[in-house]
Amino acid sequence: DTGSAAATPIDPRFDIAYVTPVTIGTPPQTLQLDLDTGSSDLWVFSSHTPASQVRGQRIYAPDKSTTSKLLNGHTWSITYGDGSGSRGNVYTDKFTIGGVTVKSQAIETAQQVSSSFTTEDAIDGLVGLGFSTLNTVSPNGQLTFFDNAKPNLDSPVFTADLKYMKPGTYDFGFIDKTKYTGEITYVPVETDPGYWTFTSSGYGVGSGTFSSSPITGIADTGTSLVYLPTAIVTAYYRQVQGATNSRSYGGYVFPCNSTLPAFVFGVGEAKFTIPPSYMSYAAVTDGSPTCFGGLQSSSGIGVNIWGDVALKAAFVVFNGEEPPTIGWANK
Ligand SMILES: C[C@H](Cc1ccc(C(C)(C)C)cc1)[C@H](NN)c1nnnn1Cc1ccc2c(c1)OCO2
Repeated sequence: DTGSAAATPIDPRFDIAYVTPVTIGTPPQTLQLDLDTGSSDLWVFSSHTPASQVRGQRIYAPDKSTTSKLLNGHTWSITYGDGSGSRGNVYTDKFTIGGVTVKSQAIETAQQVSSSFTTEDAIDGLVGLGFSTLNTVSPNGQLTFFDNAKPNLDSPVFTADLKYMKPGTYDFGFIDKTKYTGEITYVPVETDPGYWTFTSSGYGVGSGTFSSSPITGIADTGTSLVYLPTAIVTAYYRQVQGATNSRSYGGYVFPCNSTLPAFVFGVGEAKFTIPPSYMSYAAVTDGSPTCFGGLQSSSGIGVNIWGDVALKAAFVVFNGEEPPTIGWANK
């Protein structure tokens, strides 16, 4: 098997998250889900989600699928690092992304979602593409779509080609040579506790010197921004006129008309440049002259996160061979 599916930003003004069309059940029900390499639960808004918590999301109705089966006595409950979360029960059903089908995928149906999911009407759920060890289904943990699909994929990989303010693609089972330039640099992945954890070889601010120092963090398609150690973040914003670390806005902000330097990060011998446009994430509120930075401190999180702001500067290969590795290429 091989497959390809679009990754479309949910907001035309800034890249909060990307959604991908998937089909579930028989006849196929189409939902727009957020593929998330930083978690490992596949959950959806469903006919079990209270109407008061559904605001325009598409839902999966297992009772309308002839191939759905309740996974008796199984429940799930997840809390994300930003404080949002959801919980519910579990079915198995046919699940397809970009033409790659898993005949019996665990589909976690939401019986409760937190307010931030209710308000995000463009996201009908998440597809966890982290390692299955992180799956929250109890009493028996379930496999991710990638783990289920892997044996039937031509190659045990998926790739992310996210783009700035326009649709990109997720490919499954093959590496599309037309999507990158030069060579792919592969580095080891630490699979404990279950993220795609790798070590970057260093960073540089704008045209400044490159600092070769190991930065261990997770490649996370489900997180919008980049979260790095405070020392790196202060070095970056020192170069931005009027930048401050705002308690009220919860991070570094600056005047939207400031000139921003690029941010360079290393993977092995390779270097990747996040252009200034990606580094200004969004106005703090619509029309405000104050902008929120695409690079923020990881000190409150406990892990460094290479989110979409970094991922869309590269073509990234999530290699599920044993041992797993992650590959980065320019594009
Ligand atoms: C936050 C997402 C998971 C999510 C995605 C989308 C949404 C909305 C639809 C409601 C917009 C909420 C949640 C992330 N996924 N790996 C995640 N899941 N668990 N940890 N992380 C990474 C992290 C951890 C902590 C942090 C953070 C990020 O941003 C700010 O503080």
